[in-house]
Amino acid sequence: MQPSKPEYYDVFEDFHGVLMYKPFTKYWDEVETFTASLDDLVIASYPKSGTTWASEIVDMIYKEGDVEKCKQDAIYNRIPYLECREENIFHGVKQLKEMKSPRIVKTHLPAQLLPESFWEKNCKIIYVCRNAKDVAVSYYYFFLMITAYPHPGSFPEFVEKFMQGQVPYGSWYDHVNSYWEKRKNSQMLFMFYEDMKEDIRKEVIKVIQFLGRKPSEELIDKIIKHTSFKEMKNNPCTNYTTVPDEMMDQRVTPFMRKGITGDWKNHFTVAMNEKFDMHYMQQMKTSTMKFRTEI
Ligand SMILES: Nc1ncnc2c1ncn2[C@@H]1O[C@H](COP(=O)(O)O)[C@@H](OP(=O)(O)O)[C@H]1O
Ligand SMILES: C[C@]12CC[C@@H]3c4ccc(OS(=O)(=O)O)cc4CC[C@H]3[C@@H]1CCC2=O
Repeated sequence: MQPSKPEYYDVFEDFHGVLMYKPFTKYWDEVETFTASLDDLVIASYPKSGTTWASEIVDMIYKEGDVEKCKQDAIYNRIPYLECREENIFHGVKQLKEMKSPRIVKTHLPAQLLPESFWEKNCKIIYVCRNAKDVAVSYYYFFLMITAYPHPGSFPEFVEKFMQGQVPYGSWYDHVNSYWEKRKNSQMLFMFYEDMKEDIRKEVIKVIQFLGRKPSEELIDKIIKHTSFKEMKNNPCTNYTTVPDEMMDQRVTPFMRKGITGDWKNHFTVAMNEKFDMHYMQQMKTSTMKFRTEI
């Protein structure tokens, strides 16, 4: 039998203007005072933007294309999720403190909530982003699967919440812009999911160069093969099947769901799309960030 879902605002709270999952803010001082190392690499994103894909690419680069090394542990142990805290499986801060340098840090925190130390030390940051419509679709299915998350309602109801920033990590619009505004005075690489779908070779080369390494053909080929959607979907170290069903119920929907651009067209009605576009224009009117909703 499926465990019952909690009420929405029993598990989420407004935290400095950003909706957050309550257990993640309970020991906030540990996150806020986290000490970064000069060689930490941060992979930041709004949830469901292609974080896991980009993370596996980066880990392959760090491990010089050694697939076996990447298959030694689940992605959430190789690349700890900074603010995540639940049971004994996830404790991002503890995992990172126990880890040898150079560390790769995953976070979904918006720029203003990222621990100050990462900015002070001018750590390299890869920000992964994806168009808002596909993120909303992917996030809806994710909600259904995370047992501790409340039921998101119907898809149109969820999209309303998404537009109002009433989902964990708050407004997508604010999130993407929070990092975009920092791009000139920090070491940042922006990766767009749509670009990765369109030309993964080009994007992998960009990441290798950003990390100050040499892009050999052999390394690039290995990365592309190992991080294809099919490979990652079948790999227990990337597909989250090692997380118990009691936390992430992949019988409801798999973590590696479709892996495409444009699935929003199968979910948005014409009326929803028009409303979303109007709201989008309003929210992004001062931003120079441009997203593609199809490729
Ligand atoms: N190798 C890959 N290629 C393409 N998409 C991938 C991928 N690995 C993960 N994804 C997709 O990225 C989304 C999850 O993002 P995140 O890692 O940030 O949670 C999911 O999107 P869908 O739900 O649209 O399929 C997932 O299927
Ligand atoms: C801790 C948690 C299980 C893990 C959930 C989680 C996993 C991966 C994430 O990254 S991404 O959005 O897919 O890129 C984000 C999350 C956030 C929620 C986490 C769950 C809360 C309750 C639970 O058991």
